[in-house]
Amino acid sequence: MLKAQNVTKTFKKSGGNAFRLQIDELEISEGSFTAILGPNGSGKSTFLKTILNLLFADTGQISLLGTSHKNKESRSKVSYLPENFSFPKNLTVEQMLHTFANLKDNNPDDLDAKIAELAEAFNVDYLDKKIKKLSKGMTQTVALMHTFLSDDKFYILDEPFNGLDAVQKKAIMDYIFHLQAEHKISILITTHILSDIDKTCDTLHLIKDGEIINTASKTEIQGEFGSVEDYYLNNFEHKTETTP
Ligand SMILES: Nc1ncnc2c1ncn2[C@@H]1O[C@H](COP(=O)(O)OP(=O)(O)OP(=O)(O)O)[C@@H](O)[C@H]1O
Repeated sequence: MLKAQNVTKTFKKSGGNAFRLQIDELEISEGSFTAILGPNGSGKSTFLKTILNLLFADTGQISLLGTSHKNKESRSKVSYLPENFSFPKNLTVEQMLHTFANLKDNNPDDLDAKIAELAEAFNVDYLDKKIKKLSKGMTQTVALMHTFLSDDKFYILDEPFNGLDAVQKKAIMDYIFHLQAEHKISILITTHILSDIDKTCDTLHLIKDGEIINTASKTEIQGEFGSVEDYYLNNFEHKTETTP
């Protein structure tokens, strides 16, 4: 589904490098649920944007669905939820979904039926509300509707649970499980809400200062640390040296 090798991306500032992403090797197989976890500013969004060629890598190879990520065809089969997005404020939710769906090549045959299916799955009873009148969680839910509108094989979700309450988070997770079971989709996610992925992720990568510092399977984490949160804290918590 995804293979990244020797990928680097450097942001420069006057007098030196501000930030350098360096992913030596990362692979995601079909049907898997993978998370990239790390502190603020560690490079998660930068890596996701580089995968999608929204940011150009300085070096390295990225293959998406078997071909280079520079190939528009391979990117067109990937749905991406960015961390920050904005939709036209004066459109209703339904108008926005129609407008944006029409921009994508692999539109479902029956868009209205797909919108109705997602609205039911995501508890959305405000299709006729204008975007500008939505709360934060409602806006995030609508962005997720937009992401899942197209029938893709690979979904890249940057902080999908931002602002969602527990019921909404479960609704989204349940929908993802349904897609995985029925269509063998793959998911790559970043999140700071570790409890949400405790039971769901197959593989977790920890990123720090632009580099993957640890990779583990859910089974390994459960066996060694008990929970994703403990695994995360074990790798990132500042440990103070105590002198005897
Ligand atoms: N377009 C840009 N130009 C210059 N520096 C950037 C740019 N985008 C991101 N950075 C810097 O790259 C680093 C990594 O940012 P990135 O957004 O990838 O982090 P993140 O892990 O997604 O963080 P968060 O968890 O806060 O969303 C940060 O130091 C950030 O300031």
